[in-house]
Amino acid sequence: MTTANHTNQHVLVINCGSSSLKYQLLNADHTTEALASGLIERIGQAQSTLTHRHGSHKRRIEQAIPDHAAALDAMQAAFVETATPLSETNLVAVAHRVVHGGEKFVAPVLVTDEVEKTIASLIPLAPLHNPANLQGIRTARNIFDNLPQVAVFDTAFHSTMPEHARTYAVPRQWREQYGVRRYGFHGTSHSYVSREAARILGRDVADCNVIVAHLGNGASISAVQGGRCIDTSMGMTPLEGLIMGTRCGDIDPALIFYLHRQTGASFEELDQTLNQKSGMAALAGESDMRAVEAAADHGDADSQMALEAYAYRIRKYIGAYTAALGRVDAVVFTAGIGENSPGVRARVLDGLSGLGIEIDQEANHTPGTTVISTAVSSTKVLVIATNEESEIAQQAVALVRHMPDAD
Ligand SMILES: Nc1ncnc2c1ncn2[C@@H]1O[C@H](COP(=O)(O)OP(=O)(O)O)[C@@H](O)[C@H]1O
Ligand SMILES: CC(=O)OP(=O)(O)O
Ligand SMILES: [Mg+2]
Repeated sequence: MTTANHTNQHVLVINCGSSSLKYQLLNADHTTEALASGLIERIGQAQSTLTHRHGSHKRRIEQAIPDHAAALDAMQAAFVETATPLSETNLVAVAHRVVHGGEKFVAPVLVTDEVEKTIASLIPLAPLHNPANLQGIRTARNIFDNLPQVAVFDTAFHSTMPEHARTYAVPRQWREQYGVRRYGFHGTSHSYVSREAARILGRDVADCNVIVAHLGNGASISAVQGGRCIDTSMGMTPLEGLIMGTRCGDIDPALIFYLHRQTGASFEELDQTLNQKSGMAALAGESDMRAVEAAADHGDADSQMALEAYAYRIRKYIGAYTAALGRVDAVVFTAGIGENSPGVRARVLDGLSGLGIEIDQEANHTPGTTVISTAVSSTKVLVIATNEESEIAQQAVALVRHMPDAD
Protein backbone atom coordinates (compact mmCIF):
# COMPACT_ATOMS: atom_id res chain seq x y z
CA MET A 1 0.00 0.00 0.00
CA THR A 2 1.29 3.44 -0.83
CA THR A 3 -1.34 5.97 0.18
CA ALA A 4 -1.29 5.83 4.01
CA ASN A 5 0.50 8.55 5.96
CA HIS A 6 3.78 7.09 7.15
CA THR A 7 4.92 10.19 9.00
CA ASN A 8 7.32 9.34 11.77
CA GLN A 9 7.15 5.60 11.39
CA HIS A 10 10.20 3.77 12.62
CA VAL A 11 11.77 0.37 12.49
CA LEU A 12 13.97 -1.19 15.15
CA VAL A 13 16.81 -3.27 13.71
CA ILE A 14 18.45 -5.88 15.90
CA ASN A 15 21.69 -7.67 15.06
CA CYS A 16 22.58 -10.25 17.69
CA GLY A 17 26.12 -11.62 17.53
CA SER A 18 27.46 -14.40 19.73
CA SER A 19 28.48 -11.98 22.50
CA SER A 20 27.12 -8.68 21.22
CA LEU A 21 23.93 -6.93 20.26
CA LYS A 22 23.81 -4.02 17.85
CA TYR A 23 20.60 -2.06 17.40
CA GLN A 24 19.37 0.93 15.48
CA LEU A 25 16.11 2.82 15.49
CA LEU A 26 15.64 4.00 11.92
CA ASN A 27 13.18 6.15 10.02
CA ALA A 28 11.00 3.67 8.11
CA ASP A 29 10.90 5.89 5.02
CA HIS A 30 14.52 7.06 5.05
CA THR A 31 16.34 4.08 6.45
CA THR A 32 19.73 5.75 6.44
CA GLU A 33 18.40 8.13 9.14
CA ALA A 34 19.12 6.71 12.58
CA LEU A 35 17.33 8.25 15.55
CA ALA A 36 19.25 6.13 17.99
CA SER A 37 21.72 3.30 17.92
CA GLY A 38 23.59 1.16 20.34
CA LEU A 39 26.08 -1.57 20.91
CA ILE A 40 26.11 -4.02 23.80
CA GLU A 41 29.38 -5.91 24.09
CA ARG A 42 30.71 -8.79 26.13
CA ILE A 43 27.28 -10.29 26.83
CA GLY A 44 27.69 -13.18 29.26
CA GLN A 45 31.01 -11.93 30.61
CA ALA A 46 31.71 -10.18 33.90
CA GLN A 47 31.88 -6.63 32.55
CA SER A 48 29.35 -6.00 29.80
CA THR A 49 29.11 -2.53 28.28
CA LEU A 50 26.27 -0.74 26.62
CA THR A 51 26.88 2.30 24.46
CA HIS A 52 23.72 4.12 23.43
CA ARG A 53 23.64 7.07 21.05
CA HIS A 54 20.66 9.34 20.64
CA GLY A 55 21.21 12.51 18.64
CA SER A 56 24.30 14.10 20.12
CA HIS A 57 23.87 12.22 23.42
CA LYS A 58 26.05 9.26 24.18
CA ARG A 59 25.65 7.05 27.24
CA ARG A 60 28.04 4.33 28.25
CA ILE A 61 26.91 1.92 30.93
CA GLU A 62 28.87 -0.92 32.48
CA GLN A 63 26.82 -3.66 34.08
CA ALA A 64 26.54 -7.42 34.06
CA ILE A 65 24.41 -8.53 31.10
CA PRO A 66 24.16 -12.31 31.32
CA ASP A 67 22.33 -13.08 28.07
CA HIS A 68 20.55 -11.63 25.07
CA ALA A 69 17.23 -11.35 26.91
CA ALA A 70 18.93 -9.13 29.50
CA ALA A 71 20.62 -7.23 26.66
CA LEU A 72 17.25 -6.38 25.12
CA ASP A 73 16.03 -5.21 28.55
CA ALA A 74 19.13 -3.02 28.87
CA MET A 75 18.48 -1.61 25.40
CA GLN A 76 14.90 -0.71 26.34
CA ALA A 77 16.11 0.91 29.56
CA ALA A 78 18.60 3.02 27.58
CA PHE A 79 15.76 4.31 25.39
CA VAL A 80 13.76 5.20 28.53
CA GLU A 81 16.75 6.95 30.13
CA THR A 82 17.23 9.11 27.04
CA ALA A 83 13.55 10.08 27.21
CA THR A 84 12.62 8.23 24.01
CA PRO A 85 10.86 5.10 25.29
CA LEU A 86 10.25 2.58 22.53
CA SER A 87 6.65 2.21 23.77
CA GLU A 88 6.06 5.79 22.62
CA THR A 89 7.78 5.30 19.29
CA ASN A 90 5.67 4.60 16.23
CA LEU A 91 7.27 1.28 15.34
CA VAL A 92 6.13 -0.56 12.20
CA ALA A 93 8.35 -3.57 12.70
CA VAL A 94 11.26 -5.11 14.52
CA ALA A 95 13.77 -6.39 11.95
CA HIS A 96 16.33 -9.04 12.78
CA ARG A 97 19.55 -9.98 11.05
CA VAL A 98 19.68 -13.74 10.63
CA VAL A 99 22.91 -15.10 9.25
CA HIS A 100 21.87 -18.46 7.75
CA GLY A 101 18.64 -18.86 5.81
CA GLY A 102 19.60 -22.15 4.17
CA GLU A 103 17.72 -23.13 0.99
CA LYS A 104 14.40 -22.16 2.53
CA PHE A 105 14.76 -18.39 2.94
CA VAL A 106 15.82 -16.39 -0.10
CA ALA A 107 13.88 -13.24 0.90
CA PRO A 108 12.86 -11.55 4.16
CA VAL A 109 10.04 -13.26 6.07
CA LEU A 110 7.60 -12.44 8.81
CA VAL A 111 8.63 -14.45 11.86
CA THR A 112 6.21 -17.16 12.95
CA ASP A 113 6.72 -20.18 15.22
CA GLU A 114 7.38 -22.20 12.06
CA VAL A 115 10.02 -19.71 10.86
CA GLU A 116 11.70 -19.83 14.28
CA LYS A 117 11.85 -23.63 14.03
CA THR A 118 13.46 -23.47 10.59
CA ILE A 119 16.05 -20.94 11.77
CA ALA A 120 16.79 -23.27 14.70
CA SER A 121 17.19 -26.20 12.31
CA LEU A 122 19.91 -24.23 10.50
CA ILE A 123 22.05 -23.81 13.65
CA PRO A 124 24.46 -26.60 12.61
CA LEU A 125 25.28 -24.56 9.48
CA ALA A 126 26.02 -21.33 11.41
CA PRO A 127 26.82 -22.34 14.99
CA LEU A 128 28.46 -19.00 15.84
CA HIS A 129 25.60 -16.88 14.54
CA ASN A 130 22.13 -18.45 14.28
CA PRO A 131 21.74 -19.30 18.01
CA ALA A 132 22.26 -15.64 18.96
CA ASN A 133 20.03 -14.41 16.13
CA LEU A 134 17.31 -16.73 17.38
CA GLN A 135 17.64 -15.61 20.98
CA GLY A 136 17.17 -12.03 19.84
CA ILE A 137 14.05 -12.97 17.88
CA ARG A 138 12.52 -14.96 20.74
CA THR A 139 13.09 -12.19 23.27
CA ALA A 140 11.87 -9.44 20.95
CA ARG A 141 8.71 -11.42 20.15
CA ASN A 142 7.95 -11.46 23.88
CA ILE A 143 8.68 -7.80 24.42
CA PHE A 144 7.11 -6.40 21.25
CA ASP A 145 4.30 -8.93 20.93
CA ASN A 146 2.03 -6.54 19.03
CA LEU A 147 4.54 -5.80 16.27
CA PRO A 148 5.51 -7.68 13.13
CA GLN A 149 8.95 -9.22 13.48
CA VAL A 150 10.87 -9.67 10.26
CA ALA A 151 13.90 -11.88 9.67
CA VAL A 152 16.35 -10.67 7.02
CA PHE A 153 18.94 -13.23 5.97
CA ASP A 154 22.64 -12.77 5.16
CA THR A 155 22.38 -15.62 2.65
CA ALA A 156 19.45 -14.24 0.63
CA PHE A 157 21.39 -11.90 -1.67
CA HIS A 158 23.62 -14.77 -2.77
CA SER A 159 20.74 -17.04 -3.78
CA THR A 160 21.24 -15.81 -7.37
CA MET A 161 24.61 -17.57 -7.60
CA PRO A 162 24.56 -19.89 -10.60
CA GLU A 163 24.62 -23.61 -9.91
CA HIS A 164 28.21 -24.00 -11.12
CA ALA A 165 29.38 -21.42 -8.56
CA ARG A 166 27.37 -22.70 -5.61
CA THR A 167 28.00 -26.42 -6.06
CA TYR A 168 30.66 -28.45 -4.26
CA ALA A 169 31.97 -31.47 -6.16
CA VAL A 170 30.75 -33.96 -3.56
CA PRO A 171 28.32 -36.90 -3.71
CA ARG A 172 24.79 -36.16 -4.87
CA GLN A 173 23.28 -37.58 -1.67
CA TRP A 174 25.14 -35.01 0.48
CA ARG A 175 24.00 -32.20 -1.79
CA GLU A 176 20.38 -33.32 -2.00
CA GLN A 177 19.72 -34.56 1.53
CA TYR A 178 21.93 -32.34 3.64
CA GLY A 179 21.88 -28.99 1.84
CA VAL A 180 25.62 -29.21 1.20
CA ARG A 181 26.30 -26.26 -1.13
CA ARG A 182 27.70 -22.77 -1.04
CA TYR A 183 25.34 -20.11 0.41
CA GLY A 184 27.44 -16.98 1.04
CA PHE A 185 26.99 -14.40 3.83
CA HIS A 186 27.07 -10.64 4.59
CA GLY A 187 24.44 -10.41 1.82
CA THR A 188 22.80 -7.22 3.11
CA SER A 189 26.21 -5.51 3.02
CA HIS A 190 27.10 -6.78 -0.47
CA SER A 191 23.67 -5.74 -1.70
CA TYR A 192 23.74 -2.25 -0.17
CA VAL A 193 27.34 -1.51 -1.16
CA SER A 194 27.03 -2.76 -4.75
CA ARG A 195 23.98 -0.51 -5.25
CA GLU A 196 25.80 2.44 -3.72
CA ALA A 197 28.77 1.77 -6.04
CA ALA A 198 26.52 1.97 -9.12
CA ARG A 199 25.03 5.23 -7.82
CA ILE A 200 28.48 6.74 -7.22
CA LEU A 201 29.67 5.64 -10.67
CA GLY A 202 26.53 7.19 -12.15
CA ARG A 203 25.44 3.94 -13.78
CA ASP A 204 22.37 1.77 -13.75
CA VAL A 205 22.74 -1.12 -11.31
CA ALA A 206 21.76 -3.44 -14.18
CA ASP A 207 24.76 -2.22 -16.16
CA CYS A 208 27.37 -2.31 -13.42
CA ASN A 209 29.82 -5.06 -12.48
CA VAL A 210 31.53 -4.75 -9.11
CA ILE A 211 33.69 -6.73 -6.75
CA VAL A 212 32.82 -5.97 -3.12
CA ALA A 213 35.34 -6.75 -0.37
CA HIS A 214 33.54 -6.73 3.00
CA LEU A 215 36.44 -6.78 5.46
CA GLY A 216 35.21 -6.84 9.06
CA ASN A 217 35.85 -9.41 11.79
CA GLY A 218 34.14 -11.82 9.45
CA ALA A 219 35.16 -11.09 5.87
CA SER A 220 33.89 -12.02 2.44
CA ILE A 221 34.25 -10.84 -1.14
CA SER A 222 31.65 -11.09 -3.87
CA ALA A 223 31.26 -10.67 -7.61
CA VAL A 224 28.09 -8.72 -8.43
CA GLN A 225 26.96 -8.56 -12.06
CA GLY A 226 24.15 -6.16 -12.88
CA GLY A 227 22.99 -6.17 -9.24
CA ARG A 228 23.00 -9.97 -8.94
CA CYS A 229 25.57 -11.92 -6.99
CA ILE A 230 27.34 -14.47 -9.23
CA ASP A 231 29.95 -15.66 -6.73
CA THR A 232 31.12 -15.06 -3.18
CA SER A 233 33.93 -16.34 -1.01
CA MET A 234 32.02 -17.70 1.98
CA GLY A 235 30.49 -21.12 1.43
CA MET A 236 28.18 -23.52 3.23
CA THR A 237 29.23 -21.78 6.45
CA PRO A 238 30.97 -18.45 7.17
CA LEU A 239 34.31 -20.28 7.50
CA GLU A 240 35.30 -20.49 3.82
CA GLY A 241 37.15 -17.86 1.81
CA LEU A 242 39.22 -14.97 3.09
CA ILE A 243 41.49 -14.98 6.12
CA MET A 244 39.50 -13.37 8.97
CA GLY A 245 40.04 -12.18 12.53
CA THR A 246 39.74 -15.67 14.02
CA ARG A 247 38.65 -17.83 11.06
CA CYS A 248 41.03 -19.60 8.68
CA GLY A 249 39.12 -19.17 5.41
CA ASP A 250 40.15 -21.51 2.59
CA ILE A 251 42.12 -24.58 3.64
CA ASP A 252 42.65 -28.07 2.32
CA PRO A 253 39.80 -29.97 4.04
CA ALA A 254 42.15 -32.94 4.40
CA LEU A 255 44.04 -31.11 7.16
CA ILE A 256 41.08 -31.70 9.47
CA PHE A 257 41.32 -35.48 9.09
CA TYR A 258 45.11 -35.33 9.27
CA LEU A 259 45.08 -33.38 12.55
CA HIS A 260 42.32 -35.54 13.98
CA ARG A 261 44.47 -38.62 13.36
CA GLN A 262 47.81 -37.08 14.35
CA THR A 263 46.78 -35.18 17.50
CA GLY A 264 43.63 -36.99 18.60
CA ALA A 265 41.79 -33.65 18.65
CA SER A 266 38.04 -34.13 18.37
CA PHE A 267 36.06 -32.68 15.46
CA GLU A 268 34.46 -30.35 18.00
CA GLU A 269 37.89 -29.02 19.03
CA LEU A 270 39.05 -28.68 15.44
CA ASP A 271 35.84 -26.85 14.52
CA GLN A 272 36.38 -24.43 17.38
CA THR A 273 40.03 -23.90 16.51
CA LEU A 274 39.33 -23.17 12.84
CA ASN A 275 36.49 -20.78 13.71
CA GLN A 276 37.79 -19.07 16.83
CA LYS A 277 41.55 -19.50 17.09
CA SER A 278 42.74 -19.25 13.50
CA GLY A 279 42.98 -16.40 10.99
CA MET A 280 44.92 -13.33 12.12
CA ALA A 281 44.70 -14.51 15.73
CA ALA A 282 46.75 -17.58 14.78
CA LEU A 283 49.19 -15.86 12.43
CA ALA A 284 49.79 -12.60 14.28
CA GLY A 285 48.57 -13.32 17.82
CA GLU A 286 45.88 -10.63 17.51
CA SER A 287 42.51 -10.76 15.76
CA ASP A 288 42.01 -6.99 15.71
CA MET A 289 43.45 -5.48 12.52
CA ARG A 290 44.53 -2.27 14.27
CA ALA A 291 46.69 -4.28 16.66
CA VAL A 292 48.16 -6.38 13.84
CA GLU A 293 49.07 -3.28 11.83
CA ALA A 294 50.61 -1.59 14.86
CA ALA A 295 52.75 -4.67 15.62
CA ALA A 296 53.83 -4.92 11.98
CA ASP A 297 54.82 -1.23 12.03
CA HIS A 298 56.98 -2.01 15.06
CA GLY A 299 58.79 -4.68 13.11
CA ASP A 300 56.98 -7.83 14.24
CA ALA A 301 57.74 -10.36 11.50
CA ASP A 302 54.73 -12.61 12.21
CA SER A 303 52.37 -9.65 11.90
CA GLN A 304 54.04 -8.55 8.67
CA MET A 305 53.65 -12.01 7.17
CA ALA A 306 50.04 -12.20 8.43
CA LEU A 307 49.21 -8.93 6.67
CA GLU A 308 50.77 -10.18 3.44
CA ALA A 309 48.87 -13.48 3.64
CA TYR A 310 45.64 -11.58 4.39
CA ALA A 311 46.10 -9.27 1.39
CA TYR A 312 47.31 -12.03 -0.95
CA ARG A 313 44.14 -14.07 -0.35
CA ILE A 314 41.97 -11.07 -1.26
CA ARG A 315 44.13 -10.27 -4.30
CA LYS A 316 43.70 -13.84 -5.59
CA TYR A 317 39.92 -13.54 -5.27
CA ILE A 318 39.96 -10.22 -7.15
CA GLY A 319 41.77 -12.01 -9.98
CA ALA A 320 39.28 -14.89 -9.91
CA TYR A 321 36.25 -12.61 -9.85
CA THR A 322 37.67 -10.49 -12.67
CA ALA A 323 37.64 -13.69 -14.72
CA ALA A 324 34.10 -14.51 -13.53
CA LEU A 325 32.73 -11.04 -14.34
CA GLY A 326 34.60 -10.40 -17.60
CA ARG A 327 34.48 -6.65 -17.06
CA VAL A 328 34.92 -5.00 -13.66
CA ASP A 329 33.73 -1.41 -13.22
CA ALA A 330 34.81 -1.10 -9.59
CA VAL A 331 36.48 -2.86 -6.71
CA VAL A 332 34.85 -1.67 -3.50
CA PHE A 333 36.23 -1.83 0.04
CA THR A 334 33.81 -1.83 2.95
CA ALA A 335 33.31 -2.77 6.67
CA GLY A 336 35.67 -1.97 9.56
CA ILE A 337 38.95 -2.84 7.84
CA GLY A 338 37.92 -2.04 4.27
CA GLU A 339 36.66 1.39 5.27
CA ASN A 340 39.45 2.34 7.66
CA SER A 341 42.73 0.73 6.70
CA PRO A 342 44.62 2.40 3.84
CA GLY A 343 47.47 -0.02 4.55
CA VAL A 344 45.35 -3.11 3.86
CA ARG A 345 43.81 -1.54 0.74
CA ALA A 346 47.26 -0.65 -0.63
CA ARG A 347 48.65 -4.13 0.01
CA VAL A 348 45.64 -5.83 -1.58
CA LEU A 349 45.87 -3.77 -4.76
CA ASP A 350 49.63 -3.84 -5.05
CA GLY A 351 50.66 -5.19 -8.46
CA LEU A 352 47.17 -5.27 -9.99
CA SER A 353 47.93 -2.77 -12.75
CA GLY A 354 47.81 -5.74 -15.16
CA LEU A 355 44.08 -5.88 -14.36
CA GLY A 356 43.68 -2.15 -14.99
CA ILE A 357 43.62 -1.31 -11.27
CA GLU A 358 45.77 1.56 -10.06
CA ILE A 359 45.45 3.07 -6.62
CA ASP A 360 46.02 6.78 -5.92
CA GLN A 361 48.05 6.66 -2.71
CA GLU A 362 47.20 10.19 -1.64
CA ALA A 363 43.47 9.60 -2.07
CA ASN A 364 43.83 6.23 -0.34
CA HIS A 365 45.37 7.90 2.70
CA THR A 366 42.85 10.74 2.87
CA PRO A 367 40.05 9.67 5.24
CA GLY A 368 36.57 10.08 3.81
CA THR A 369 37.66 9.81 0.16
CA THR A 370 35.33 7.62 -1.90
CA VAL A 371 37.26 7.15 -5.17
CA ILE A 372 40.82 6.05 -4.43
CA SER A 373 41.93 4.96 -7.91
CA THR A 374 43.91 7.12 -10.33
CA ALA A 375 42.26 8.79 -13.32
CA VAL A 376 43.80 6.23 -15.68
CA SER A 377 42.68 3.19 -13.68
CA SER A 378 40.14 1.44 -15.95
CA THR A 379 38.61 -0.26 -12.92
CA LYS A 380 37.67 2.27 -10.26
CA VAL A 381 38.49 1.60 -6.62
CA LEU A 382 35.91 2.84 -4.11
CA VAL A 383 35.66 3.01 -0.33
CA ILE A 384 32.01 2.87 0.75
CA ALA A 385 30.71 2.67 4.31
CA THR A 386 28.39 -0.29 4.60
CA ASN A 387 25.03 0.01 6.30
CA GLU A 388 23.62 -3.43 6.94
CA GLU A 389 21.03 -2.04 9.35
CA SER A 390 19.63 0.36 6.76
CA GLU A 391 19.37 -2.44 4.21
CA ILE A 392 17.70 -4.73 6.77
CA ALA A 393 15.24 -1.98 7.72
CA GLN A 394 14.41 -1.21 4.09
CA GLN A 395 13.71 -4.84 3.27
CA ALA A 396 11.62 -5.30 6.42
CA VAL A 397 9.55 -2.18 5.81
CA ALA A 398 8.91 -3.23 2.20
CA LEU A 399 7.66 -6.58 3.47
CA VAL A 400 5.32 -5.30 6.21
CA ARG A 401 3.85 -2.59 3.99
CA HIS A 402 2.94 -5.17 1.40
CA MET A 403 1.21 -7.48 3.84
CA PRO A 404 -2.49 -7.90 3.03
CA ASP A 405 -3.71 -6.19 6.24
CA ALA A 406 -1.12 -3.34 6.21
CA ASP A 407 -2.67 -0.03 7.19
N1 LIG B 1 41.31 2.48 11.65
C1 LIG B 1 41.34 1.16 11.47
N2 LIG B 1 42.41 0.57 10.89
C2 LIG B 1 42.47 -0.76 10.72
N3 LIG B 1 41.49 -1.59 11.08
C3 LIG B 1 40.40 -1.07 11.65
C4 LIG B 1 40.25 0.32 11.89
N4 LIG B 1 39.05 0.52 12.49
C5 LIG B 1 38.47 -0.68 12.63
N5 LIG B 1 39.28 -1.65 12.14
C6 LIG B 1 39.08 -3.09 12.14
O1 LIG B 1 37.78 -3.48 11.70
C7 LIG B 1 37.49 -4.78 12.24
C8 LIG B 1 36.05 -4.80 12.71
O2 LIG B 1 35.23 -4.53 11.62
P1 LIG B 1 33.62 -4.51 11.75
O3 LIG B 1 33.09 -4.30 10.38
O4 LIG B 1 33.25 -3.56 12.81
O5 LIG B 1 33.40 -6.00 12.22
P2 LIG B 1 32.13 -6.82 12.67
O6 LIG B 1 30.91 -6.02 12.26
O7 LIG B 1 32.29 -8.09 11.89
O8 LIG B 1 32.25 -6.98 14.13
C9 LIG B 1 38.50 -5.03 13.34
O9 LIG B 1 39.48 -5.94 12.89
C10 LIG B 1 39.14 -3.66 13.54
O10 LIG B 1 40.45 -3.75 13.97
C1 LIG C 1 28.54 -14.15 8.56
C2 LIG C 1 29.59 -13.44 9.34
O1 LIG C 1 30.75 -13.76 9.26
O2 LIG C 1 29.17 -12.42 10.10
P1 LIG C 1 30.09 -11.51 11.05
O3 LIG C 1 31.04 -10.80 10.16
O4 LIG C 1 29.08 -10.59 11.69
O5 LIG C 1 30.76 -12.45 12.00
MG1 LIG D 1 29.81 -6.78 10.57
